Amino acid sequence: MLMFNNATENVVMSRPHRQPGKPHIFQPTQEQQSIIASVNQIDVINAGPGSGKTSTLIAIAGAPKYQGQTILALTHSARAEVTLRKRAKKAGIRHIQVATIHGFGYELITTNPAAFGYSKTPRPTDVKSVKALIKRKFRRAFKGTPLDDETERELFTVLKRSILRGTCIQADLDTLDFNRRMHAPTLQALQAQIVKSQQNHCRLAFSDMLHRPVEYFKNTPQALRNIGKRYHVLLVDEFQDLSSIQLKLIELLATVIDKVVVVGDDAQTIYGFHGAQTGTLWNFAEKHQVQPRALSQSHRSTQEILDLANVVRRRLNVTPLTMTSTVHGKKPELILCPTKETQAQEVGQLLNRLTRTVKACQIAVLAREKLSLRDLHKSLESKGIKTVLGSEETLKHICDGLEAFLRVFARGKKAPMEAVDTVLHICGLTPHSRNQDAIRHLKASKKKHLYLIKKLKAAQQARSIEAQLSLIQDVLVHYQHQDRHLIVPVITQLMPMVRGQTCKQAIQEIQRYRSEHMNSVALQTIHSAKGLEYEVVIVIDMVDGHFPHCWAHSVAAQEEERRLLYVAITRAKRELFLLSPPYQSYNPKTRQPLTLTQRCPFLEAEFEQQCVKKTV
Ligand SMILES: Nc1ncnc2c1ncn2[C@@H]1O[C@H](COP(=O)(O)OP(=O)(O)OP(=O)(O)O)[C@@H](O)[C@H]1O
Repeated sequence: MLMFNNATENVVMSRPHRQPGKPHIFQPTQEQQSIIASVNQIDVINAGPGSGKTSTLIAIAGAPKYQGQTILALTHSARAEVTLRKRAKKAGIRHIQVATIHGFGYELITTNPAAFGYSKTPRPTDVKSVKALIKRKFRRAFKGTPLDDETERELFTVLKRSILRGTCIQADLDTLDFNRRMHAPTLQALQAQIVKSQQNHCRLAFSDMLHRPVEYFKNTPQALRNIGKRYHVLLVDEFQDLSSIQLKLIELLATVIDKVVVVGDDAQTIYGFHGAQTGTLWNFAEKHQVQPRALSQSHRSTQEILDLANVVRRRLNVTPLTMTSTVHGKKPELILCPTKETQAQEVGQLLNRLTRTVKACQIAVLAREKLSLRDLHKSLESKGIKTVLGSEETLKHICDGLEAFLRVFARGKKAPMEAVDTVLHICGLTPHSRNQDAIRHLKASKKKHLYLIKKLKAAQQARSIEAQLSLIQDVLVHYQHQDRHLIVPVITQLMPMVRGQTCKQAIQEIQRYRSEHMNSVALQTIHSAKGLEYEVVIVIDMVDGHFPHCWAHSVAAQEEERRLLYVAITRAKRELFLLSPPYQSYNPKTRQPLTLTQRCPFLEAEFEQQCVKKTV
């Protein structure tokens, strides 16, 4: 519960390095207090990781002066939304509406579809079908035009990004060279045509969730003013990751809402592929003529971890900012492993040692790529070390879904259509699977889901639990579901446990599996660990090609990889381990052992100095 003592504005909330079970009086620092008490219409906070940006937002929402007023808290990603929601709930703040910016746009549209040019409530389209549509239209539009492969790829990417991610097509076109920019009119016409056809079919692509409200508010100032009457305070977390269209919506809201606070960290801009760019915070501050405020103290990490983070930060092309901590601890360890197998063994040993003193759920293994985690997961589970791919919440969601599916299936004949819903829900095949309209629509479009229905019938005839679970696996792979790498391994592990069991027994097995894995080490990608914190962080596969990623060719992409490293390092509170297994130990040309920077370009001399180096 977040509580204020009116005199000092002390806040009770979770705090790092606290005695377990003991609530703490969280004393906002002077910098935080001045932000909480600020009377500016717009405040911009650009501060480092763990400096308490999100905590400050929650403290603002709970401040006595905003009691009884409605607060809108928006953020870029679903994960950040969950974090904000949880913290607001923990703080006992009820007068707050937390949403992703897309979710907020979607809600606006569905509450009044006619105003947004839809004849009825629009149905969200799934990304796969929009992608196919874009591809078809693109091919048709450029049929007679000779395009080399590179140009075709670039133009297609610009079009796809603008429709699926809501990036600004004009801005993207401006970055292309003259020969490619020549095709701008065709591309813009194509974009307008696809957006229009989606609208005519009452379909809502992901980007429409923001494009529509932005257009609507621009053309209907009264509607925008009504939003200003509904919300008194607008809080935006993870501001640095906003795409241009998200930014436009926030800009519009900022013109009518009395109090606006945006927080972020330029150096943590890691969603370039969504259209995020560094400098967003600064540009916003400049436009509104406010000086961005900083929070100089990190409340999360030890000074030794921050020293390493500051090295990375200095190498980044962002505003210089150094962070300090009052807590000291061990130097981060840089562990050089000869092979991937030895890396897995080393992680296993580290986890065995660490879990004696730290709760397993307070340890995270982070990697740049999902693939690295999947291999490690297999290897650790075979050694009997319990880990969870993704977070505990992901596991809970998967197990809940599987249980629901088996329950529906156990009911027998009447179940198929309901089972379709459940499979779709588990697989997240509708962007808003809780949306009944979308589910109804999917039921109707049997043609599209013939594969699913065929599989479902086969599984029902087989009536074995295994057949039913493998149905879900098949469907996930068939539809190339984005979380298949998280769900499929769980099902694979469950298979031998549920073999020959009745439905009831299988459900009990799933529950047992869940409780066994609930307090386990999290294996996460760096992107999904954004905004989270752990006592101990182990970063694996720090090797050229994996991290930095082999796709990061351009200078901008390489910088983003470095920002990812910065995010990974700053998730750790007390201990940090960086593991680097090379593909080969010798340079094939010179036959000399690989230098550290050849192994991984991040491991420069200054970086190495801040770590304790160990070779296994
Ligand atoms: N004044 C304070 N005193 C003690 N602890 C604090 C204070 N402010 C924040 N914290 C704690 O510091 C940790 C990090 O806070 P928070 O998550 O708000 O940081 P952040 O700046 O949003 O981080 P990130 O950039 O990684 O999202 C949390 O555990 C929070 O409880």
